[in-house]
Amino acid sequence: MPKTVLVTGATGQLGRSIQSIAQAHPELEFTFVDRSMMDLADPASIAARLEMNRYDFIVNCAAHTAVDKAESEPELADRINHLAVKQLAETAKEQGAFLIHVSTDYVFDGCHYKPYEEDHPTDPVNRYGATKLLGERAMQQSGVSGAIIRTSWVYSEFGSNFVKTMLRLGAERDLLTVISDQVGTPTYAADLAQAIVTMIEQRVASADQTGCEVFHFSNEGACSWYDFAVEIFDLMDMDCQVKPIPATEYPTPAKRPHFSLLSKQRIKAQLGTGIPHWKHSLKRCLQKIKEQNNG
Ligand SMILES: NC(=O)C1=CN([C@@H]2O[C@H](COP(=O)(O)OP(=O)(O)OC[C@H]3O[C@@H](n4cnc5c(N)ncnc54)[C@H](OP(=O)(O)O)[C@@H]3O)[C@@H](O)[C@H]2O)C=CC1
Ligand SMILES: Cc1cn([C@H]2C[C@H](O)[C@@H](COP(=O)(O)OP(=O)(O)O[C@H]3O[C@@H](C)C(=O)[C@@H](O)[C@H]3O)O2)c(=O)[nH]c1=O
Repeated sequence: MPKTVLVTGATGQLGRSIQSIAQAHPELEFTFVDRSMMDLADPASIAARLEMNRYDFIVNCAAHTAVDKAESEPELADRINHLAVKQLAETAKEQGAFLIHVSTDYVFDGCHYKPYEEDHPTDPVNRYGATKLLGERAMQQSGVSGAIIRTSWVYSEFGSNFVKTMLRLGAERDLLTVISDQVGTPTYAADLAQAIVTMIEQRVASADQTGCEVFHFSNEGACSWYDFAVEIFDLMDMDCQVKPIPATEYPTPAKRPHFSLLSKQRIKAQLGTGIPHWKHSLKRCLQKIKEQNNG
């Protein structure tokens, strides 16, 4: 019997990246749900979906990810990023499902100077990060078996993200100003999707682990948003100029951490694999975007 896997956030970057590799895993029976099938802002909708079917695994890729908007709609962000995770975790615990929940580097304040370990104290600087942290805590308190995977700066050929924004703006303008004093690591959603599916397969092979462990996953390496933009234009042979600026010159409703490198030792040991460097994965993603544009 194949193991059943419910994936939320079917229309998002990570949900779509998992869908892209799902057919290569016939031993897993995936169900992808979008907002119309399970609205995380509505407890009745979550309950109805989980009563209809029971799953061996739930992968929660859905979230309120609009970082600036979360400042002006904190209640909605809380419902989706916190209360829905609590409900998913409590129901998964009752039903014996293993819950993989995706969280963010924005749970940290960004005042550290070396890659954040999983147990480093959290202290979010914006509402999005605060609601995501509450979601993590609710999951840990529920007693569900599962994993929280914190990631950072996710991009892909799907949906909207920094890479696509740069490509759009770079085609329209000769000069862009991009923040150079926020440092982190981009994450290609396809690489994270693969890590999640590998984690599920490992769990299918050996269901020993109980409790809820936190992992960090991003690509390897480090850069600022400015470095990221420069690399995008280099790889795409675009001659848009990029000027580095401090965050103080790019005011936004939400503050962002200045430093959010994540230590990935734990997940690499767990998966038994390496992780590609961000520049390598960026090249793969840009190739996909070019193919989409030509097709
Ligand atoms: N994007 C990033 O840079 C980062 C993301 N993360 C985390 O990774 C995970 C995946 O992110 P990513 O794929 O990039 O996010 P996206 O913004 O691409 O997708 C978010 C998904 O959540 C869905 N969603 C939003 N509100 C609801 C709701 N009320 N009910 C049901 N679904 C809803 C969206 O649906 P719809 O299309 O209908 O809006 C969409 O499918 C999230 O947990 C996020 O917090 C962590 C670090 C960085
Ligand atoms: C468009 C643009 C952005 N920026 C800056 C603003 C910001 O600090 C940074 C990235 O902008 P974005 O709005 O794409 O990024 P942001 O929404 O902050 O991205 C975050 O999303 C959430 C969901 C996460 O969990 C984080 O890991 C992170 O990926 O680049 C510029 O400096 N110049 C520009 O022209």
